[in-house]
Amino acid sequence: MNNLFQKALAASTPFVLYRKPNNSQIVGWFQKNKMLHTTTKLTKSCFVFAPFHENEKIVFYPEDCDITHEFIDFSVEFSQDIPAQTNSFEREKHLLLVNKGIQAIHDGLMEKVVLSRKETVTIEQDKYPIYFQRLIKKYPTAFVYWFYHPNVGMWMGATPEQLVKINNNVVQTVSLAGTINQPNADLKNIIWGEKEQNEQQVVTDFIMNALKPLSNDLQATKPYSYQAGSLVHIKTDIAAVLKNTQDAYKAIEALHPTPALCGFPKQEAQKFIIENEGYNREFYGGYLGEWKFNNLDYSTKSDLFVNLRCMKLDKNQAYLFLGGGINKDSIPENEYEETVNKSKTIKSVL
Ligand SMILES: C=C(O[C@@H]1C=C(C(=O)O)C=C[C@H]1O)C(=O)O
Repeated sequence: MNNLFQKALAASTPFVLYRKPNNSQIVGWFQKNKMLHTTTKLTKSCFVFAPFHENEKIVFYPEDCDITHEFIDFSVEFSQDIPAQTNSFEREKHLLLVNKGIQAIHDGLMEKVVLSRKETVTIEQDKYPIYFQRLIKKYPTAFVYWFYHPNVGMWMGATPEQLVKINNNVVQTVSLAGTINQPNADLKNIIWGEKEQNEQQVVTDFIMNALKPLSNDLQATKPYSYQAGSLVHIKTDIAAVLKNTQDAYKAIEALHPTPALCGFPKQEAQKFIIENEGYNREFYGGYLGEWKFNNLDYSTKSDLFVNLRCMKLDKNQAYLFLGGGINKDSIPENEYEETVNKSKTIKSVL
């Protein structure tokens, strides 16, 4: 087993381990004490763990952590896939929520809202490192992480969604939305329905408008199909050259949370989520990763991801966070099914 896993297992102090997409190294940040660092605005370089709601504090690990890199050097066994089970109570609850969302859209309150549910699964506490290793092996193109802070809890996930990659004055981001369940899909030949195309276009439009005031050079690719585990999403790559490198954080404030996780218009969707989901998303739908900012020369080089396909771990229980975009054409049963399919990303490693 890699030394980093041993170190993480022995740690009672805050740590994060992560493997970036298509990378053969695991990075570990180990805080030297149990302090909880929080902020409302990212100024100094750090590892950031930000919540979904903008009014909640952003957690970060400062740069004076013990930071280690290690090549991936392990093999791991997979257990047999357990078929995803339908819990009829959970299903009914989600159908009611989605119906309410569709009604609010028909009433003209908003155009899109991302509605989610939290599912509890029984796990084995001594297998945390194995779950993490399986995520690493199973999702080579995802950002895979294992985060622990005594005041925040333990989180793990494999996200396919970049929030931003920033290199000095260039901000790269993606519009990722629309989901079908199709393992090993023939990506070139997928024909997307109008519902999925529309929900992804809302995200693209929002991102373009959010970045416009900060950039004179803003470009987007055509939407294309993107495989994430057994799911396929619609994706558009977007790049903006900032007028001012110092605006890097403004770009994040303008983007987060995008309609891929929240909805459109943002305020209305967020209010609907708070009032109707019936639980606090905490860090699900937030973002995490390396924030590098040097305010002496205003250079930035950041790599942040949206926190989804994730779980919160508490002893022998895992809480899975599962959401999907709702618009006027949504069919509640299909939306529930989509959350079941999304649960397989994590369940297949448990
Ligand atoms: C909300 C989630 O995923 C997001 C929502 C998607 C959708 O609505 O189709 C697709 C990708 C993600 O941007 C999730 O996985 O929980």
